[in-house]
Amino acid sequence: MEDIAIKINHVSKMYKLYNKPSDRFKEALGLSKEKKYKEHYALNDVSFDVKRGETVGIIGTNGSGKSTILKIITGVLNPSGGNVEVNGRISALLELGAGFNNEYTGLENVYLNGTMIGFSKEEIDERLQDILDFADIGDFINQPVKTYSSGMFVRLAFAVAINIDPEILIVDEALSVGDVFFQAKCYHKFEEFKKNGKTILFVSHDLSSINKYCDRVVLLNKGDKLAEGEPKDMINMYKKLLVQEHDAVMDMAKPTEALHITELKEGELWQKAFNLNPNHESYGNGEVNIVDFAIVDHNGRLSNTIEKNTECTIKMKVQFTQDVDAPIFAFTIKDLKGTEITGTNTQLEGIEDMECKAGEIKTIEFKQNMNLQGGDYLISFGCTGFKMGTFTVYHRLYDLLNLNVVAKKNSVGYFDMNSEVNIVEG
Ligand SMILES: Nc1ncnc2c1ncn2[C@@H]1O[C@H](COP(=O)(O)OP(=O)(O)OP(=O)(O)O)[C@@H](O)[C@H]1O
Repeated sequence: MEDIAIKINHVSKMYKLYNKPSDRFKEALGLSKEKKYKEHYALNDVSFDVKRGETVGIIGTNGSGKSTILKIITGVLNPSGGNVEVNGRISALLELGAGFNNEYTGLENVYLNGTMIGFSKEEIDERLQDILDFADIGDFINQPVKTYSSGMFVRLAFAVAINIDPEILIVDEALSVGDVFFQAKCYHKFEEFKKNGKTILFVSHDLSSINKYCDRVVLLNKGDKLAEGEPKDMINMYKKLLVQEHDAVMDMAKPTEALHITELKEGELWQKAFNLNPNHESYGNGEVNIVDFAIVDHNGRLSNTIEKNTECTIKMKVQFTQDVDAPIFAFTIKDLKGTEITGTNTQLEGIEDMECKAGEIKTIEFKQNMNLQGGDYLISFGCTGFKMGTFTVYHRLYDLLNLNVVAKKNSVGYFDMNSEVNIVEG
């Protein structure tokens, strides 16, 4: 247990759902013999460990049990079955304002919160300036928190949570309420925490942050732990869940099948010129198939090597097996860690209301200047749309092609703005 900060052992949480409030009442008074409720499992036999110094993310669709597990870990809720062992001082940011008294001023709440966690007044005094600096809400600190905007609330709550020097920080979505600069400041603090070997457990719908900060991710679905593993893999599974391809998610453990290719006409497919990622993901409902794809350099050659600052075309060929209204064609470029760097789709580019008939074949070309820094990237292709109002994935090929950008000069970060530098005297 020494290297484990949180151990979740077969935890279940069952809620009794009554048809009518009076049924609950009758049962409480022992007036009814038969069972008047349905059992609803918010969590169903969930187990996982969080090691000391790890940053672990929890993702899952709405209602999958993410908040419930955090509340059980922090002791806000009791599990119906199983148990949780925690090794270290926890600081948690759960629902907005949990642990705050609305009538008290911000400052009074700082002391109230600090005392609840077990600090003396002197210990809070020592940390007060850091808390105030981090929250940066000015004179509002002397106003009752009921006058705060949700952004101010989260600033103060986060400032308290991180400045009381916890060993384990638990954050539930709270950050999404703050403005981008405050979020950046919080993420910076996350990194500092990680460097100092602290443990972080956080729930977020922001998949880029999950990918960037987590060492490991737990994927929940309808109260079950579906999987845990590398952020990139869990995010891919989660994206499939979002399009309700539950069976496809369950199939993911199986090795990837070779891409199904329809030969269109005589002659070679473009893709023959490329090395394909054997671990790419392919899924969709089959109404459209991406049957070929390529990167074309500024000389018109098929090549995965593109010189920085030259024009290149990313293209895909699709075949419709059904009539499809308003399909959206897309490509995305990720770095090798799985962070989405850029990409676009036909809808964002203003091409809408295409009507495509079964049997038709179309080629979609995205032509652009290559402004990415030199290095290796992965290209994904997709064809999606809204079928009778429901978001539908017709075909996605994720992380399929390797794009190698060759640069004589690289600037900082992912993208080159091609600065023109002038130095003038005086
Ligand atoms: N007090 C309660 N009584 C009955 N059911 C509840 C109660 N609290 C939560 N639930 C149910 O438990 C399930 C899990 O809820 P939870 O809030 O943990 O999900 P979540 O993954 O955090 O969702 P979201 O992403 O929407 O915040 C849901 O089906 C929810 O309706």
